[in-house]
Amino acid sequence: MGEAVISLRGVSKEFPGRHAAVRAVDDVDLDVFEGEIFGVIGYSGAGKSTLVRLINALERSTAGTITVAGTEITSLSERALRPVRAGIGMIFQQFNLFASRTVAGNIAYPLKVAGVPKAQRAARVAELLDFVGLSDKAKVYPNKLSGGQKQRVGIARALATSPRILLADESTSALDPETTADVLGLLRRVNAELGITIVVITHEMDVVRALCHRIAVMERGKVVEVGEAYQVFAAPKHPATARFVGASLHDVPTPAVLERLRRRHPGRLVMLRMQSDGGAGGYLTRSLREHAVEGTIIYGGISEISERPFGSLTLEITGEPGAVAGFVDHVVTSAGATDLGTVDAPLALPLHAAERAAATEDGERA
Ligand SMILES: Nc1ncnc2c1ncn2[C@@H]1O[C@H](COP(=O)(O)OP(=O)(O)OP(=O)(O)O)[C@@H](O)[C@H]1O
Repeated sequence: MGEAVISLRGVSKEFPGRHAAVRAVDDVDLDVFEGEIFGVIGYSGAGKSTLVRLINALERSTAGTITVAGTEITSLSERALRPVRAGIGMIFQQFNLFASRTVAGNIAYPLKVAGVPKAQRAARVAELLDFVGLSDKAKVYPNKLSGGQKQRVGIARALATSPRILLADESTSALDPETTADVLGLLRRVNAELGITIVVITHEMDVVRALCHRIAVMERGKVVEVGEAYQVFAAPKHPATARFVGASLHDVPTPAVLERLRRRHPGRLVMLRMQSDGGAGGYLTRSLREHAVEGTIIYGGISEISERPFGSLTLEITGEPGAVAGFVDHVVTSAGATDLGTVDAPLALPLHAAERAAATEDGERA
């Protein structure tokens, strides 16, 4: 991993509220490393946008220090911030293109502001149009473009001044799934081919799945969990993370579903976590055979993060009672499985699984 290109220490941002101040970002410590794609996730109002706006000083912090590419920016004047901002590109959910300028004009704009001579501007614009695959749209106005094409222009414009960092605030939230995949593919190229560090804000699991190396989970202004995307999602430590995973994966039965499953399946129920090495299948088959019990999958969900499977399966285990107890003991101790008991002796979901199920319930209600 490279060195930290963005560092936050004890950073807070308060906005004056009608009654009391709103602390949108609350005492955050964070490092984003050179060359990574870093995700900031959390529900609406968690403080994600404010956090990212602090990084390019669109908002000024009320406490703490922020270092971007080696420069401590919190005490800089607007004038001194200019070169720092030139090293940070930004793209937005609503694209924020100038309707009155052509595609080429939009991309050239930051170069014009930076005082780049006209001939050089034209050459750079052509290069960027080629990179984002829109060479044939140079003279077109944004209102003639699809959402995905608009975001490509947004990306080209953000890259015009060759920044080291790209900030993407919900950059695919206004796009359909296919176009999203397209734009995410382009962002991956920006990272891999140009070596640009990317910070993405998102509430969408698909974006994290397709893009992020590491993530920070935010709740009420605080970063409550940070780490490698797979580690954080496969074994969430904070309820906010568990809810986020549950809302997209729907792998843990809600209490109502569990109740129905219990009535329909009188055997012992056990929930198995998918292992990061993808070995759950083999492990499960072997353990069932060794204990001479039968297992039927009755609920679950498996997906991928960073190309590794994660999720959980709920099984009904049947067989001779001693053998069933032996099997359940074995998977609980050696694989972190959850014993859910039987219809007559039910056992509750552990806290993080219950949070995951609750998010599924919210999703169903929404
Ligand atoms: N300019 C502002 N003035 C007052 N309060 C603000 C301002 N900007 C943000 N807030 C408040 O700060 C908190 C965090 O908002 P922020 O937009 O950073 O969250 P978010 O996680 O990005 O949410 P969303 O995804 O809905 O944009 C919210 O309570 C919001 O109302």
